[in-house]
Amino acid sequence: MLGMRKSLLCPYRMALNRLERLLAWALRGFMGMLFTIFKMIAAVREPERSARLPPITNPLLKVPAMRLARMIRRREVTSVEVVQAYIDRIQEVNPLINAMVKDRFSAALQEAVQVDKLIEEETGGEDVLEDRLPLLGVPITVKESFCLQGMPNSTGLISRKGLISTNDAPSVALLKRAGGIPLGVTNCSELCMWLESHNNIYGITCNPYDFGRIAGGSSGGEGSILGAGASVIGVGSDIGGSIRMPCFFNGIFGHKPTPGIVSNEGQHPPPSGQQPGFISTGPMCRYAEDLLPMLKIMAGPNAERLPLSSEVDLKRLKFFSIPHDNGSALVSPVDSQLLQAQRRVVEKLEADLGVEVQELRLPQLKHSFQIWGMMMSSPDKDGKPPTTFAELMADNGNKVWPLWELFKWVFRCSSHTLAAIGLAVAEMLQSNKPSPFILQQKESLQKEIEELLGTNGVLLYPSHPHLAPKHHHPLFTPFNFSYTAIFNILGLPVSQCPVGLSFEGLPLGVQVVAGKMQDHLCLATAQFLEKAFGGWREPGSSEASKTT
Ligand SMILES: CCCCCCCC/C=C\CCCCCCCC(N)=O
Repeated sequence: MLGMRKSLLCPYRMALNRLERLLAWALRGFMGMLFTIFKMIAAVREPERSARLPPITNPLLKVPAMRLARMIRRREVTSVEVVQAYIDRIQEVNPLINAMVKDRFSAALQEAVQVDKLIEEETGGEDVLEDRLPLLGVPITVKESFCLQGMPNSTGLISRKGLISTNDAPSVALLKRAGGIPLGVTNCSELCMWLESHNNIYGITCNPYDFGRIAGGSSGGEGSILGAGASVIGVGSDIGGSIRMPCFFNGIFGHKPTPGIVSNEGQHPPPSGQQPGFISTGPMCRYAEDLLPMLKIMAGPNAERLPLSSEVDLKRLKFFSIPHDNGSALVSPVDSQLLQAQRRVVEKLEADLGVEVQELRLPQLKHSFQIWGMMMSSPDKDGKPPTTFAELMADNGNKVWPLWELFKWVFRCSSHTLAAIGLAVAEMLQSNKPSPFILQQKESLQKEIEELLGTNGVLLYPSHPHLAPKHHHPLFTPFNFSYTAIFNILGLPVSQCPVGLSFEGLPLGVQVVAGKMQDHLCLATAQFLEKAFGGWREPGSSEASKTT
């Protein structure tokens, strides 16, 4: 028992060689020094953030989306009542969390009136409506980097400020065609490439469980608004964890589908090089039961490529648990509360399903960041390299010089965030030559995981090494996103699941991974975990203060 506890708290001792340990110490020492200076400055400047989110008083806000749709179809409630309830909640919480950056409340209310009229006049019965318009009358929210007609689509880039979408991204169009009513668009990181949702157009988004902490990125506005109970379903995208990190930090569910199932068109920036194979658009929601129907809608005809309707018998699946990445020198060790939460998930699966969860270590995982970085900058099959981050940052066609931009930033003269500038600088330092060693690690990891999961395997893996960090702290731990990013490169579907709260009242969570095209296994496991651990908990409520 003592031995197990020891290895749980100090998991990497055996996994690192001397040089790696030295590197890890040097990096942590340097970052720690910068961090101490930062904290000294931040302590002087930090505003009072002890306020709490007001409690949810309208019971409609605690009904899953598909059930709301049924209630609306059955005329147990009107779409106007539901839409109004969400508008009221957004107006109440958004000044505290800065999650929705542009609303379309009056248009949404008009659309809700039309929906109620249509239902009033429908003579074909409830089934006809359910078939044709499964989301009829239900409010949705959309990440600002997606086109939503009439709404801004800046992706936090000052030079795109004022750009208004004239059409809808295909995934958004499908949700609208199913009857969803968009309430507005939500914040993201600059060019969707950071762990925190902060940019110079809309500012910073806060975590509903603690306003002094990050909502995650890049779909952090979605994460925060959903976590705050001010939206029930939303649209996000993920090329390194941008659905899963915000879902984790804000205690909600999210799914990164198998790539190629949901269209990635109509979002900025468009993926290039090999990136189309790594990015996924997918659902974010408060209730696990909404994941599958939302995925079905967002996938359109591609939904038929997945066995989404087949019954999943969890008792017949093979479960695996990997507690950490085997000790990357760049990445923080996993928080002990997260290790324990994953342990509890394992115990619950074993107790309730009678399965045996096999605990594994995969040494290749410690190269996750290097694998992601190398693959993200690889050319496409015609040899065309991806657009560089500095090119994407270009101000009205004018190329950005990363070091000059950094200099300007020091004097508060840059229109970019420090994170974006840092990424452009890091890109300059990156070698263009792919490393045969990293490529080989990627290939062997891919082979091993695919063989392990097959068509009936499910893997548990930490969502991130830390609980929701304080604002700006990821600047000192920029590689921690590699816990999510590795599955983008492997092209596997992943559901992010909340599994209770930490001692500080912050969401705990776990990633649930399955083989390619086996999204239904992730979604069925997510529903099991929701039942077992209580799913989303209202921030600040007594329910939330019961930790796990
Ligand atoms: C100011 C410090 C910057 C140092 C940069 C170090 C390099 C880190 C590399 C990449 C961080 C990217 C994080 C991407 C997270 C979300 C991506 C997504 N859209 O899914």
